[in-house]
Amino acid sequence: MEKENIQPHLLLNENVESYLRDNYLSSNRISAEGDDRFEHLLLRLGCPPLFTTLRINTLSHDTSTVIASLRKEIEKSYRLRGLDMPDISLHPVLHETIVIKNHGPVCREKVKKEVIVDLPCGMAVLRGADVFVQGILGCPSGTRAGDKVSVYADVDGKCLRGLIKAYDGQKLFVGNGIVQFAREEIYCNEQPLSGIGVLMTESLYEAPSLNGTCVDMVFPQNLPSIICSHVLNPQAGETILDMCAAPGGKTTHLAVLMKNEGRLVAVDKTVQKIEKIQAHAKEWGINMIETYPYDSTQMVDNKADSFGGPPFPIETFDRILLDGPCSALGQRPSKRNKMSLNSLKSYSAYQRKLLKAAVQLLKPGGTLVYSTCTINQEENEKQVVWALKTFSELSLEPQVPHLGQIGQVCEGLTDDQRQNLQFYDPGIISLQLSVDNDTIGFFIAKFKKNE
Ligand SMILES: C[S@@+](CC[C@H](N)C(=O)[O-])C[C@H]1O[C@@H](n2cnc3c(N)ncnc32)[C@H](O)[C@@H]1O
Repeated sequence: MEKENIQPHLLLNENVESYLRDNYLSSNRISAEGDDRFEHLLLRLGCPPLFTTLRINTLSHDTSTVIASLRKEIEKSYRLRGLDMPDISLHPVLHETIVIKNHGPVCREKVKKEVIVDLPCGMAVLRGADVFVQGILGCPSGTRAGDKVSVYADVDGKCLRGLIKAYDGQKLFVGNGIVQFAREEIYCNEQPLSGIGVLMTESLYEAPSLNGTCVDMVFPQNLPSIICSHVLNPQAGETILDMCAAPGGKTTHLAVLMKNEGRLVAVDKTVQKIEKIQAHAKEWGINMIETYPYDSTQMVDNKADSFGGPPFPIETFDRILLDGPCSALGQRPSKRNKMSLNSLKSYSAYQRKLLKAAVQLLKPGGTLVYSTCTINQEENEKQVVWALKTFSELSLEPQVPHLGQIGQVCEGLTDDQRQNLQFYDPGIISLQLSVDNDTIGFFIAKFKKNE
């Protein structure tokens, strides 16, 4: 039986879905009966945003040169796929941000030969990527380089690598492409291949794939993440802490905003991820970032030297970014999330430990930005209510730029306080989807520590 999913909405565990639905509807002041706003949200989460945003390295490149180089690269790749050039423009407010308008879903005729890829790979394809060899799970026998195939994402994660026959689990069609290697080469254990395994010529969504080009010039970053670093507003010469920094997308942006001058401390618990921050900084010619593998919940020690690595004494930093671990339920596209309700509920306590350390490490008069990429109110507005109640020295600050919606309705938050919060809600019903509202789900709060 064909189990391909036609509706590309996000699938969640039943109790997680009903928990999130209740919260989402009550925070939007919607009665649960007969309302399909939450279903709309799940549908939007299952699809990619229709805009690709790329942040320019304005530290070492001139914007017009970058746009010209990018156009050339995209033209090359689009011509190879027989596509018309997309609209490429600068964001009207964020002048270091290139916006590319994508298309989709495009109606594609499926072919008989099927390649099954893992779910993360399938989701990347929906945002414009090609299929890398490591993502290939199933590929029919006799497949040769140059064969046209239909590519499907393995929704349940049950397809074994090397599968030769047709996959009978749930799968999602993500487009057609041309295989770059013979089957035997793809699964050869002696000399594992790397690079593109299927060049996507007819993706379900037409979006640019840079495949390692222009990496010193642009960084693909979701719009709310770009906004987040602007909201912190770091200044050259200041002492800034990025508490949960890897892979470093926001860290490098903070460095650019600081003009590579001052002290920027980037901490992450995972050693391997720290290397990613360093590699990205090197590519961009940034040398001001100090990176440390460390548990940021344990980062306060009054006997420590504020000029060394972590831990740090209280009141060391002018500004702190806490873009910490979260349930990531705002990520798009996302087809299946197997998170349990207990696991979903565990984030809040952990984030509070990080928030506590952040408040202690901030100088009086300093700024703290707290952000998540989730639509779960427990990790967003409710954390703000908790922080304001627990730390009397904190107050909410207006955010610039403010291109998202205001904070959702939440017990303990006044309407004025909600105005100071920024929530990117993929479930928004809008007459016109734009780069500012067709985004991943994201939440930003900006606090000041009063003197
Ligand atoms: C949402 S990601 C951060 C993304 C990053 N800010 C960026 O823009 O590229 C959250 C990060 O928090 C890190 N993390 C989780 N617990 C941590 C802790 N106790 N201390 C430091 N980092 C932690 C994870 O390793 C992960 O890299």
